[in-house]
Amino acid sequence: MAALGSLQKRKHFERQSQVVISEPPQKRQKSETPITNGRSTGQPTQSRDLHQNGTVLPSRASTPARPPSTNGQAPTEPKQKRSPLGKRSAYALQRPDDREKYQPTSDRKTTSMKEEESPRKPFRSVAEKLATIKNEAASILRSSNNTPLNSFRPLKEATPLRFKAISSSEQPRNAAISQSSILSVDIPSPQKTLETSPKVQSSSRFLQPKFEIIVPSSQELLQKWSGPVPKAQSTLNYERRSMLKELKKSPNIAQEKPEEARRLFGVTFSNIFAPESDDERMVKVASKKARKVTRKGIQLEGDDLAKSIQRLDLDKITIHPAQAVRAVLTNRFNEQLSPPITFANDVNERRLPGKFQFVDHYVIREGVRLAPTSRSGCRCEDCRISTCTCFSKTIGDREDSTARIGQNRTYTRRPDGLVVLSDDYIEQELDKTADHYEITECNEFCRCGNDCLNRVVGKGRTVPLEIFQTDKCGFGVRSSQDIVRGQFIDTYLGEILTEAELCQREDAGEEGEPSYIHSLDWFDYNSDKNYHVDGKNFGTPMRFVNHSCNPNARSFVVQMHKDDKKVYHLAFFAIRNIPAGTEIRIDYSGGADQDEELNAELADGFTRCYCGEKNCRKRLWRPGVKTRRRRRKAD
Ligand SMILES: C[S@@+](CC[C@H](N)C(=O)[O-])C[C@H]1O[C@@H](n2cnc3c(N)ncnc32)[C@H](O)[C@@H]1O
Repeated sequence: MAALGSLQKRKHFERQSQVVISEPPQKRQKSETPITNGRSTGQPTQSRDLHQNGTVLPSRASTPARPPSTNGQAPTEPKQKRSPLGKRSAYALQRPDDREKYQPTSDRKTTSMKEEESPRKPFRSVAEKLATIKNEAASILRSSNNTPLNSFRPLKEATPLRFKAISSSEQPRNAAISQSSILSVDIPSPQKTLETSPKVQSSSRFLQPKFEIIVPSSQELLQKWSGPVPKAQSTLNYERRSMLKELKKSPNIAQEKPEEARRLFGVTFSNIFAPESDDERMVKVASKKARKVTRKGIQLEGDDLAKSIQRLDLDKITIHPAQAVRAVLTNRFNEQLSPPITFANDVNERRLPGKFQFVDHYVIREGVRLAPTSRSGCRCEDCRISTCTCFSKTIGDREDSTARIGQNRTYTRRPDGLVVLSDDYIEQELDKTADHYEITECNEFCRCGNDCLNRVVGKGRTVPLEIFQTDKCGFGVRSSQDIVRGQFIDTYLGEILTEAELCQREDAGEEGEPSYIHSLDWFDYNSDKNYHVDGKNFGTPMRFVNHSCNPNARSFVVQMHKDDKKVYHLAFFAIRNIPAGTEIRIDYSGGADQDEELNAELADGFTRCYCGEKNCRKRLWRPGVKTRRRRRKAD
């Protein structure tokens, strides 16, 4: 049985040792030297001398490489003497001992040098070209005698050849390659493979790698394939998942493998992340000198990227997970530094919640539908309240719009050039008995320019903000600059949720825990189809704004387009001058129930207010009510 086994094995090796040269069909028709089964009928070739591991088996003694035919005819190959060993000889000659015997190193060098020195003449036929290619291949393989399989490199550009070690189990990769002339050399000996290629050794002992010498049909093809072989989508997905797993263990991977990250996710995380680890940053932030740090230096409490990714709840996100991860990574360290956001805690060791991400846009959650944006805008060169259609939209759908047009001016330009909310507009909005109006700003389809008076929120935040630890109310927000009455501070952003999702989250949350919900109920206060903004995990510095019964800021409803009555901006403006360093606070009730139960006894379940103002109502909201609702008109 053992003998039979070895015989079968040998036969198998003999079959494998055949040299296969294939060409595209059209080329083959033209070829004057059809090549079959590794044996050219009229063309001298050394291809049969190629060994799978990069060695060239010498034609008996040191036969020099035959120069290519110059007369356009394939020269006739002198009839080879059949080896006395028959078929077995092919295998026998491939044993290392034989190889050494038949091809001393010095011989190989000589042959190689001779080939290099011989001038190349233009090819006259495909056959001649193939012959030259094969000679070159033989030469290269010979010079790479001891090179492991997986260390072959593409030839220089001038040589229209490329070597690639592939597994014989690989399928032809694509049509482009199959149209090229391919010279394949099967590897007969798994043993040899194991010796020369650790990679192959580790994968499978039945793997039978072979060489393909690819003769590209054009330079373009050569260029296309000079890079790494494109990977299948499934492979990419697998690699992406692996990298995400690695990221879960350590976000530092993102910096350590920037190229890998770019290849898999299209982004180099090292551009986004500070190169130091969270731990290193924590040490820096903890040092006294670094008490006040820029956003880059803010240590995110306890959390790491892994948890951020887990929190993504990938099933519920409608975009591709890779995109979602990318968005989180980008937004987590979003450079909202201009004007800067800083963090300070001189009270205790509390740090920003690690789950929180700064964003500059709403995060739309499942079930939320955005109205399509119309492409309409005003036609003014210089927007004026009496003529601009955007301005008039602010009040245009009200019955008494004409009467109010004068007093309902929203923005005004101060002598110093700063555009602020007009006193009239602020007073009107603070008046509980008056009608309240949203602001409609000019948008990207308006003809007016960036200097337009009616563009404030659309231009973004202009004041620096600092998140800091208050004495009694957790973190709060302040600015290092004076803020004047009517000045825009920032918007409130976060995840937009449906009512159902909000209920789920509130049920899952614990009674008494901080609330970060802002309802978008401006246009229909009583509807149960309104959306809500949850700023808990995603948001702006306004997420940290505390309540005061005597507020110095307030949120106003701002739209850039009139189309969406369910999703709009919640923009915070100063309603009083706020000196630098003073905490910015709003009234969570929107002023609707300011007079209710003033100084009332703190009932069970009421969330206690610690604003410390003289007129403090002693409570933030009723039991079970966590949502800050902003009524259009006081009921
Ligand atoms: C939108 S958050 C404000 C940021 C919060 N201080 C923090 O550290 O994340 C709202 C929560 O802050 C707290 N808070 C805000 N204003 C308060 C006040 N005047 N008195 C007591 N707690 C207040 C309450 O826990 C409330 O649920």
